[in-house]
Amino acid sequence: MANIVAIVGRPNVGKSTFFNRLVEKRQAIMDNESGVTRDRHYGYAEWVGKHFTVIDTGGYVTGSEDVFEGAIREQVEEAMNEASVVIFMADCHDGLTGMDNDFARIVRGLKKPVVIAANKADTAEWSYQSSEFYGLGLGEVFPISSSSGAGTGELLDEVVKHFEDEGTENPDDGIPRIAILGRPNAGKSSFMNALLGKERTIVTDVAGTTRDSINTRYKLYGQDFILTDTAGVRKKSKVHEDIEFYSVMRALQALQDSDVCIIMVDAVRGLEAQDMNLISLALKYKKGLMLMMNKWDLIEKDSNTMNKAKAQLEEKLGHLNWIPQIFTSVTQKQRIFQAIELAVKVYHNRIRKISTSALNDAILPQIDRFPPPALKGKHIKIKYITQLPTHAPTIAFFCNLPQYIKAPYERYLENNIRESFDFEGVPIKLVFRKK
Ligand SMILES: Nc1nc2c(ncn2[C@@H]2O[C@H](COP(=O)(O)OP(=O)(O)OP(=O)(O)O)[C@@H](O)[C@H]2O)c(=O)[nH]1
Ligand SMILES: Nc1nc2c(ncn2[C@@H]2O[C@H](COP(=O)(O)OP(=O)(O)OP(=O)(O)O)[C@@H](O)[C@H]2O)c(=O)[nH]1
Repeated sequence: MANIVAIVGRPNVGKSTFFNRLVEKRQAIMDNESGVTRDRHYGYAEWVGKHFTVIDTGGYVTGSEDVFEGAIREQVEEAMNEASVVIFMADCHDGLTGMDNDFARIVRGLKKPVVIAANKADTAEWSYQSSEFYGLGLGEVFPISSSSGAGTGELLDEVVKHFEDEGTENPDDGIPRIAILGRPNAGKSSFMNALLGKERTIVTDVAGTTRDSINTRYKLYGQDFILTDTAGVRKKSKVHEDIEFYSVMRALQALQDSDVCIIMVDAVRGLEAQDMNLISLALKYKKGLMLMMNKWDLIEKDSNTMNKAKAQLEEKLGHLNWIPQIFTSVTQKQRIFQAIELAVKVYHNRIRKISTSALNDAILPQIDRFPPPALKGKHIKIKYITQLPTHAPTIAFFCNLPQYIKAPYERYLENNIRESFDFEGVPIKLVFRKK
């Protein structure tokens, strides 16, 4: 499972301030229709090499004195249910309040690792106040200052100790994990149903109960794989805001747990901003990916329609034109098995290891033919190339002046690698090291 950290606490204790400090600035936003307010609730962070998703439950409680109001409580609870670790935030300036105690009561029932962040401990005096929060009976208290960053390192050291996985990849059990992602209504549930040949039940009411049912082990032509779908999640709640909350969270989780993402797109609507956001997320996490252009049956066609559609897609994708596409109709069962086969192919591309000699034989002549442009009168010499033993393909170039290799030349190298070796659907990372 992916590592997820939820920040909870009553309004105004500084959750958002801490969150903003934690997450990277310009990150992929999954929902562009809903405006900016909800975007700040999800972020990706890294601490001592461990990657995790952070959920800020801040905005959900704002403006409401009654934290136990149905929807709000549900959202916070859902966030906590999904979390691997909960950061319970309190405010040293206000001290222990009744509302903190109310919150603590919910948190205590969780049986999850909880760390207490006693925020606004900007000075030693305020730090002393923080011991009061031991009274919550939740565990260790870490005085921090979200605005200055003081104490946050110690807090995060404790948080990452509770992670169950390394925050990098799934255990290498050799079974491809395929996540099906896409906008609401793209056809994800229908796809799963078509593959499984029966209606899957969608849990409607109780938050958190669909959790385990989203992973389905599947066998096709002797090939084992695990499918994760993110469909139906939005049907769980009537409150509009919940829709985003659940579906984004589920998508993130599914994505992080996968090897390959099938990004399902409604072909009638074409590739939209939200789809691009999913693509950039998959890239960020170095997942294999492919596009499944669904509802192809609804498109009026002549003999050239698919070629035109492909050309349009490639134009939109730009240098990401190595992302494969398949045009499907789930309802007509058109190419749905091919879609899975393609995903499995991408999986194999992603675990491909190219021998050092094959890499050098193929790429060094291309470098000779078109060497990196000299910078400040200095010549850059790439001596040899090797694939690093990482999960997702990483190719290391050993050279005299690694810092002088610029993006356009990197792209040239990547194109050459892709021409020589089949990395279709797989993000590859290039690193430049000093010999
Ligand atoms: N002195 C001090 N003020 C802080 C610190 N962290 C946050 N604040 C202030 O506390 C106030 C509330 O911070 P937010 O981050 O909005 O709090 P929140 O918990 O996200 O609030 P909601 O979104 O309402 O739940 C703001 O005025 C912050 O500037 C801190 O470490 N020290
Ligand atoms: N014409 C046509 N309709 C389709 C196709 N695939 C799905 N649909 C229809 O599109 C609608 C949405 O399909 P779902 O499978 O519920 O979509 P979803 O992506 O699971 O949606 P969420 O659960 O909201 O995330 C349904 O009415 C399906 O029957 C297709 O290939 N062609």
